[in-house]
Amino acid sequence: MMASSFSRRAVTGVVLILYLLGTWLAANASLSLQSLILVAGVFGILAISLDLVAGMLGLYSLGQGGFFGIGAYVTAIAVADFNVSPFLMLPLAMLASGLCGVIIGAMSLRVSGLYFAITTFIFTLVLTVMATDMQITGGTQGLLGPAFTDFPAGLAWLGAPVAWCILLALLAAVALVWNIRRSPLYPVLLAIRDAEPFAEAAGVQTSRIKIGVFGLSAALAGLAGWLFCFLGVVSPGQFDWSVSLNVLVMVLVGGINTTVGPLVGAAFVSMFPAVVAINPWLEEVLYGALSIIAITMFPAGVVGLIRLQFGKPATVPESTSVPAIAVLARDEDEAGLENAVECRGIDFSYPVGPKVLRDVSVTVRRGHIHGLIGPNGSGKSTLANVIAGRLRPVAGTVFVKGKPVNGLSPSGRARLGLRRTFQAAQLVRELTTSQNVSIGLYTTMPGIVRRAAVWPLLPSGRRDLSWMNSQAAGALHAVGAANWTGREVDDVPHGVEQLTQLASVCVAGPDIIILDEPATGLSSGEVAHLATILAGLKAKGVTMIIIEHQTRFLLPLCDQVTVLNAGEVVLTATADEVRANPIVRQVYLGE
Ligand SMILES: Nc1ncnc2c1ncn2[C@@H]1O[C@H](COP(=O)(O)OP(=O)(O)OP(=O)(O)O)[C@@H](O)[C@H]1O
Repeated sequence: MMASSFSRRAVTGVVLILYLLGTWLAANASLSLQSLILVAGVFGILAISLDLVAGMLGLYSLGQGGFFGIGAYVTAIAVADFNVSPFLMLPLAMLASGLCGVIIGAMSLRVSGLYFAITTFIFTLVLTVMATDMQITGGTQGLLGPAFTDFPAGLAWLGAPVAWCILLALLAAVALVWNIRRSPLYPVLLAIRDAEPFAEAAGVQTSRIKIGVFGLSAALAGLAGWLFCFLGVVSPGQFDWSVSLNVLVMVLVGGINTTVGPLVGAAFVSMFPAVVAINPWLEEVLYGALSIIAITMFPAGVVGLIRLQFGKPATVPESTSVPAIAVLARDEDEAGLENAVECRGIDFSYPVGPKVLRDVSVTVRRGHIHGLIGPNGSGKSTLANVIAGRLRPVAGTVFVKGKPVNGLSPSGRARLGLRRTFQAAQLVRELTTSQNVSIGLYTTMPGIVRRAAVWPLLPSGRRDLSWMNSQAAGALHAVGAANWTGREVDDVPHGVEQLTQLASVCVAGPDIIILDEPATGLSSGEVAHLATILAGLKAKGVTMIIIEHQTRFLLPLCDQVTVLNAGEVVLTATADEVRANPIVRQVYLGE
């Protein structure tokens, strides 16, 4: 372990030395070669800024050209018209772009996919029109960017200072995303991208994180703009919508959601015309054809292709110690609390269709296992979603631990100690089972977002990550999925997905768990093991609401059972009373 960490540090050291040597060579290269490298470096930062949101959050922003332009114009105008120091403009340019990112993000993140792309595209379009028409921006002619300060005479051997500035900024941007990828925030971001309900149910405030990361991405684009203005003229054509599209091509060609991919893509796109050096029309055709071939034939990009050749990426190191699953200590003022969850007079209907829940009242006693059964379509999952906060009732109130929670989001309810699993497992398929389970620890680990940018550099970060890995391994062990700890979810059977969901819930030590059809896809042996796990959780005082069609598995576990039919409560009683009830036998058991 120590040897491997030493060799990792040695490799990082060698790479850093080679990078600095490369920077020195670039800073002393001929002007034409240097400008080629520096433009590629600036676009590398821009591509990284896009990959941060597109790769990790699935938000395909076409606003990067606009944020890039804001960084460049703000700097060029402040230096030329107001005589501000260009270096003071570095944080200001990043702040200006970042703030615009936060505003655009807060406005447009309500929509996703195509609508998000179009909104950010329009933002870039409007900025380009403004830059073209306004006097202060120099119209179509643009503005001459400021000159970069020279090194003192004694340091002249270092070469062009602007080259050092751009290439060190690129290194910092790479380090930022590298660190984020090695922090516990990374699985959380992928969960927001691929399984948002899962992330919310783990207590993640997904909208805030999306807006924050989008703001960071915009600030990075602003940094690229600040650097770009030292390379010559700042004019509207350099920041228009085609720039945003080209940056997307860079990310896709190089490899989306990879650290090095955006750099490879940026080098390819920005150096292509100079390297090919043919008639411009042919060059455009060739560039377009190559890009289309690369994106369609190798959707994972150049880096993805290399990974395929040389094996899968490294998975999270497994822990050798297997701790028991923690259960949250109960608050003293909860000691007298009788009911864990209470639904009073809940009505619910989806935007289209009739009422799905009608005047549903259910009380779940603290420490009980409460079964929820009923025929298909009777409203069980809908009720689970209402309790967990994914759906808002049109009438009635939900209480969790005695508190009315109608206004509380799923993540807010998770923070109250209410966790849940989903009927169709919500997991990040490209991550390992243990990485998925560690997402469940989000609320128990302080500062995941704040520390992410420097996580691997912090001794506390390394310690916390190893603790999280060992907790995740322990939870997988406890649910009987220890053999699948390091496997990607894509490679595990459906039953193990169910167990992974359960582990991600248990790992947080919840007070209340809602399980939506947890036995689906499990073998009979696994179902028996599941019953033991649930009985064990109950013995620790955890309250559970279990939706399940396999009554032979469910009823022996339950203290109380509620039977739903066509959105109405038929009966709430003990398992024996439910079994004996003639109406239940008729509506549910079909007798
Ligand atoms: N997103 C939706 N939009 C519109 N109607 C929906 C939606 N989800 C569920 N329904 C409808 O609401 C009703 C209750 O569905 P729900 O999934 O809650 O039932 P269920 O008891 O959990 O069923 P099952 O046991 O099959 O999972 C059904 O008629 C279903 O078609």
